[in-house]
Amino acid sequence: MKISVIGCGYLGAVHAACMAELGHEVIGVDVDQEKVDLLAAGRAPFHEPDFDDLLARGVASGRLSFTTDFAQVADATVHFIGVGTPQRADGRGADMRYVESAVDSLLPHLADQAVVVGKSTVPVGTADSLEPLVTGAGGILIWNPEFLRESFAVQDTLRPDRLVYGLSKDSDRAEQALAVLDEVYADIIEAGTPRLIMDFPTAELVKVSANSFLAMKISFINAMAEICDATGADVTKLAEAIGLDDRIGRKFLRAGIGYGGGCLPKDTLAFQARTEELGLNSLDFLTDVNAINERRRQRVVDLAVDELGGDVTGRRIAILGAAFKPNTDDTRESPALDIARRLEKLGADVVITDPAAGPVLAARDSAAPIAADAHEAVKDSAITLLLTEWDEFKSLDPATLNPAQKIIIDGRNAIDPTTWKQAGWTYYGMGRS
Ligand SMILES: NC(=O)C1=CN([C@@H]2O[C@H](COP(=O)(O)OP(=O)(O)OC[C@H]3O[C@@H](n4cnc5c(N)ncnc54)[C@H](O)[C@@H]3O)[C@@H](O)[C@H]2O)C=CC1
Ligand SMILES: O=C(O)[C@H]1O[C@H](OP(=O)(O)OP(=O)(O)OC[C@H]2O[C@@H](n3ccc(=O)[nH]c3=O)[C@H](O)[C@@H]2O)[C@H](O)[C@@H](O)[C@@H]1O
Repeated sequence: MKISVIGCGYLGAVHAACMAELGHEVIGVDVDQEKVDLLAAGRAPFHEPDFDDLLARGVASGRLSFTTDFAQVADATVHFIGVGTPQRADGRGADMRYVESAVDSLLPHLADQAVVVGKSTVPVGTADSLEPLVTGAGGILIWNPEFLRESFAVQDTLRPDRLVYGLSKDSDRAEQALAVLDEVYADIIEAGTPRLIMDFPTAELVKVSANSFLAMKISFINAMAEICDATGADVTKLAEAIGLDDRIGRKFLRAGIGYGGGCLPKDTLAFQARTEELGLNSLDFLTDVNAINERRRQRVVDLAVDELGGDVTGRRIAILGAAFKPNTDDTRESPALDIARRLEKLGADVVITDPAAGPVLAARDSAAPIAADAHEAVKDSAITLLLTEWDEFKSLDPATLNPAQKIIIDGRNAIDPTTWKQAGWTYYGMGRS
């Protein structure tokens, strides 16, 4: 089937390459010429495990191409919309300009009966408001939210936990769109992936409620970390013990410096803002979820300042990790970079290293110097902060590092305190008193 994917960022580029892998003929469309040139040459514009191979294979097969020209997708049967929906400048609702502009650019080229599939994360009510436009141009709209995690994006796209289809209330159109999307995902469905069918608003809400639940789970365990610190308890043991109850589950109970990234922070805020627009205060608790998350960053700053005698001016602080989580170069809303900025504001000489995001930061003229690796970053530092739990940081041998002072704050509870203490380090975890 001929497919277009509009918006070739972390979601769209991976989706395009995965659809080509499933045997479809795919054109990725983006307004960013530089990104399109890289992708068209089979080169990944970001770090995502397994993506490079898939992209190169797709481009080499001739089934995967990229363009900035919407006219080239005129004969596609299906168009996925995967453009960004970042936070608005006022910091709350989603900025829908990119979705609106993508739809405006696409509609003049839409073939009759073509299916437009919404994938971007949007405020509830978006599909209902887009449908008349798509229908007016001869197309059919379906909403198919995406649940992939960065760093597992390829695996999550090809083997998702579930497929969610949000359908129009017009049953003829709904049936037609459903059949086309089933054909696109035939291999995934055959592999046994559950496929859940619902209306537009429910599909939109599934996406933002899933992300809000995950954020809530992380903030819950981080609230427990605060209490553990005050009482001498250990949140890692607590998490293990409550997580073994399968009604609670072990995942997303890692206390630390909180959630970041291009999605959980903005989606929780946008969901709350949209709910308030609807006149509801049902999501007031998300204010606390966000506040707890913010406090985690300050907790690391306060610990570092205390350890350095109350004044960090001119002190060298090594930060291990810049990405919002390991195995990605994505630094959007990165807790590590936020902590770095807070310390810089206090006058510290921060030096950062990250296996994948380092070059990205360096290219963007990051204020803090970028070290080649952990050894270079830690050398002569007054304190070391481990803020993104990359394997290469977790497996560091503390005896081989040469700081000015052997003090480490493990913002992700990622390393073994005993090993580090035995090597002469003062160790602080998060919620481990
Ligand atoms: N990154 C992720 O892991 C996931 C993202 N999402 C959602 O998917 C959407 C995209 O997210 P990301 O890929 O992370 O964003 P991104 O910022 O990496 O990519 C967005 C892309 O859209 C392009 N774009 C903007 N306006 C355009 C237009 N009018 N026409 C064509 N292309 C245009 C941009 O140049 C950019 O390449 C968001 O709504 C996000 O919430 C959903 C699930 C997972
Ligand atoms: O809508 C999205 O874009 C995506 O957002 C998240 O995926 P992602 O942002 O890639 O990353 P996560 O693995 O969810 O991690 C988010 C943040 O929470 C932090 N985290 C995660 C788990 C945990 O136990 N503790 C914790 O602090 C991570 O370090 C990271 O900063 C969701 O997990 C995806 O299902 C969703 O599709």
